[in-house]
Amino acid sequence: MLRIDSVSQYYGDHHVLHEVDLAVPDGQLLCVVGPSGCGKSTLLRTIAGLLPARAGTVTVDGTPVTGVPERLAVVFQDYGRSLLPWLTVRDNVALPLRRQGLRRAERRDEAERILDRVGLLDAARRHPWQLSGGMQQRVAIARALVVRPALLLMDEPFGSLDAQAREDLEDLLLDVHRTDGTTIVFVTHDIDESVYVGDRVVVLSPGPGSRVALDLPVGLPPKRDQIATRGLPEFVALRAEVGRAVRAPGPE
Ligand SMILES: Nc1ncnc2c1ncn2[C@@H]1O[C@H](COP(=O)(O)OP(=O)(O)OP(=O)(O)O)[C@@H](O)[C@H]1O
Repeated sequence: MLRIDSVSQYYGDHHVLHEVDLAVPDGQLLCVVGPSGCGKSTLLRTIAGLLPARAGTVTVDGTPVTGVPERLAVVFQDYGRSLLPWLTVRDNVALPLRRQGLRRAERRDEAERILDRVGLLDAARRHPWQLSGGMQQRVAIARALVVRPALLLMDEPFGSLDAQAREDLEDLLLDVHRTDGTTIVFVTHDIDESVYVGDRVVVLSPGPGSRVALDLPVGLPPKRDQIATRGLPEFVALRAEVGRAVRAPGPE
């Protein structure tokens, strides 16, 4: 269980988050949306232990987060810069396993297993710059999954992809979530995407001093389909509710 208890966050005097409370049960896929600049990335950085909370606490399974938690993985939007161009795809994916003391052959086997999972085994010996944006982001996801994360944080991971690649990766993420039961906190600008992939959507109010403005369970059937799910009346109603909350003025 990830718990965010009364977390406030500032950059200098700039008040970004105000007493944010969230409890994320194991295995939940939580989407965080909100207007630009409201503090979504700041919240993720705080959960990742990269930014100490100015007030309040973040705990994972009851242990306060004071640095980067064990078995945490993060995927950012900027896949181009997160992969090392001089390493093959397989070696990029195997990289985080070095810290686990596995031998080179074991690291490569494990990387290939994950690459197969994300549909990129054929690209294992290529270099990231030889791949499309969508494939590069798949590599970044594979690299995050190779450590079998208990908690996966994703910051606008599909934001710069074309529509088809984006939908494919949304479905890959849902497959990983269903199969591995990974707890995922997923930040996105895209209201439709948040309802499509989320078990739950949290909307942050506009800053400064953003709070949780809406906390909405997504009761859609777990098996989602890009065409059928998005056409469901429940989907349309949820999307409208999230959209209204994102556009609502913040507290004065
Ligand atoms: N390192 C920093 N130093 C100072 N201010 C920052 C820093 N990072 C972010 N900010 C400011 O804090 C606020 C929240 O930023 P953050 O990136 O968390 O928002 P966001 O909701 O993720 O934005 P976006 O949707 O545009 O990506 C913004 O006003 C931003 O300008």
